[in-house]
Amino acid sequence: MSGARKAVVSVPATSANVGVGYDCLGIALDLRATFTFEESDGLVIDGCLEKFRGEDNLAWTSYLEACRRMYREPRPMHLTIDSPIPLSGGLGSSSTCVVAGVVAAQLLNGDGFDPQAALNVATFLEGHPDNVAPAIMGGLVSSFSDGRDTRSLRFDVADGISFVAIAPPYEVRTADARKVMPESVSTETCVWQVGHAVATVQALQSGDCDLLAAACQDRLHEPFRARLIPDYEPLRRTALAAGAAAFLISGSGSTMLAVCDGDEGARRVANAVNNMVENHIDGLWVRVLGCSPKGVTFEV
Ligand SMILES: Nc1ncnc2c1ncn2[C@@H]1O[C@H](COP(=O)(O)OP(=O)(O)O)[C@@H](O)[C@H]1O
Ligand SMILES: N[C@@H](CCOP(=O)(O)O)C(=O)O
Repeated sequence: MSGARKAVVSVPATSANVGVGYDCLGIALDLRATFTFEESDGLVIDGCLEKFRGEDNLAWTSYLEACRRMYREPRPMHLTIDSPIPLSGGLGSSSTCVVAGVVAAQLLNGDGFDPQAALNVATFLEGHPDNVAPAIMGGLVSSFSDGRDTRSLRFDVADGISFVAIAPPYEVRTADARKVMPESVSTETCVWQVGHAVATVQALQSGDCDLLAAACQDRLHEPFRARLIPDYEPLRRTALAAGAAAFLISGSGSTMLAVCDGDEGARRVANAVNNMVENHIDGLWVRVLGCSPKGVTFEV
């Protein structure tokens, strides 16, 4: 197709919840997926697994929904996906698809990038704002939503904070991990979560790892979800013994996140979990990552 319009959209992986901020807090990480949308005579999807190449591809369906909401006629696209994000879950791979589709629709079929509109549609499509908000805005983001409008506050993460993302070679589906949540919680638990969530945000902003270690103690979802990750306990023990300030289930798992004081500390933790002898895990995916101050970026 000559003169075909094209958008290349780059979206960071995200770690949602940050322990105590269930469905509210999320961090953008410096690991990015790239989605190339190019006008075409028919729908073509490549670069991803065969099972994601159909009309139900999440980036494509998100593109269509964003067009529908803008009252614009979608055009067929050739979509190429290049994603290093593991499919075992917990690093916001689905949010990269949703955000890419929505932003590409705004760029190619709408009036240009509109971050607030993208945040509202992406939250609706994903069902919670804690991945899509940092995927759009970068940094550490705290959000709340009334189901129509999402309000998101962005904070910088201190330079000294490094992360180790640890993905075991098995999947935990977000939908399944949401089913194990308690239906109701006590006032005591609510008080615990609010106080610890505010302190976690402050600790990550200031780089205070002692405060982080005390603050990152979730009682709302991790105790129930840890059971879905057979290697959670040995990995947690090993990471903390190697010096991690906090150890979290990233999103709904199965990926876990160790939060460390500096890159050197993070590398020590990465080596320790990679070299576990007693509970060695074949096929463990381990990366030392920083926070990405940038959210979605694009070229048209
Ligand atoms: N590289 C990819 N290409 C196509 N679709 C993808 C890709 N990565 C993720 N997805 C979509 O996102 C879904 C994973 O969502 P989910 O289980 O919530 O994982 P995560 O926790 O990483 O977001 C997949 O089933 C697929 O629909
Ligand atoms: N708040 C959600 C986050 C899910 O993140 P994902 O990366 O696992 O999709 C939850 O905890 O269910």
